[in-house]
Amino acid sequence: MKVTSRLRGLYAITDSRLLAEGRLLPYVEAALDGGARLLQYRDKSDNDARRLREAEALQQLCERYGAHLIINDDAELAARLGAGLHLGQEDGSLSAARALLGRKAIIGATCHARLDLAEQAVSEGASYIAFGRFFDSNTKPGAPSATPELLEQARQRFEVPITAIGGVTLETAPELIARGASLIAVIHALFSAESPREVERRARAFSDLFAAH
Ligand SMILES: Cc1ncc(COP(=O)(O)OP(=O)(O)O)c(N)n1
Ligand SMILES: Cc1nc(C(=O)O)sc1CCOP(=O)(O)O
Ligand SMILES: [Mg+2]
Repeated sequence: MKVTSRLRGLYAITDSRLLAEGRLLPYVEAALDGGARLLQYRDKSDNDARRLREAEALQQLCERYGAHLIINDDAELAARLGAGLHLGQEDGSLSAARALLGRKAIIGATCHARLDLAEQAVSEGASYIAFGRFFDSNTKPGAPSATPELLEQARQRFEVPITAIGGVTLETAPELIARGASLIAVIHALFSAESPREVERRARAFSDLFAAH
């Protein structure tokens, strides 16, 4: 079975502010314990040594839980770890990343609310396409907005898994899944929690939404 056909479920994304002060590893482990299938390391700093250290630790956790680690923005770091990669429209060539990481690597692409960008991403070898932002986002309030109907159009047109991102909560996720999202990418509604136990509870609740569909 192709790895992309197994890409379904909760896609947890790290946030350096919410996961500061020693919370990164325990909160991520809780998300994985709660069933997150993909984990994106999203760190916008230029502290390469810390980024490598943290990404390696996250990779070990992902291996233990059978989840996929995806690196945001940084193809070199993904190549160094043998991890997946997520690229936005300003983050460099997807074709070049595919050549660098090989045909088996999971590479995702931001497509905002545009099917033409998705078409382009798929033609360059994207493993999944990401649309958003669907709702008000605490993390990235200025991201271009998308409507849930877009997911139905994308589902009819593309075979690769579809990710929905941007302000997704336990209340809003069911509609996105019903309309065609295979992966629900979440930061704030998952990691803005008082304890790892609460993160695990939220992750399990997100993951359970997929069992219902
Ligand atoms: C799963 C997923 N979808 C979209 C994004 C956004 O990527 P990008 O537009 O490059 O913005 P930054 O995250 O780099 O600020 C994402 N990271 N993950
Ligand atoms: C990183 C990111 N990209 C988006 C896009 O629309 O491309 S929205 C977003 C932030 C997602 O975090 P939260 O779940 O806290 O809204
Ligand atoms: Mg980016």
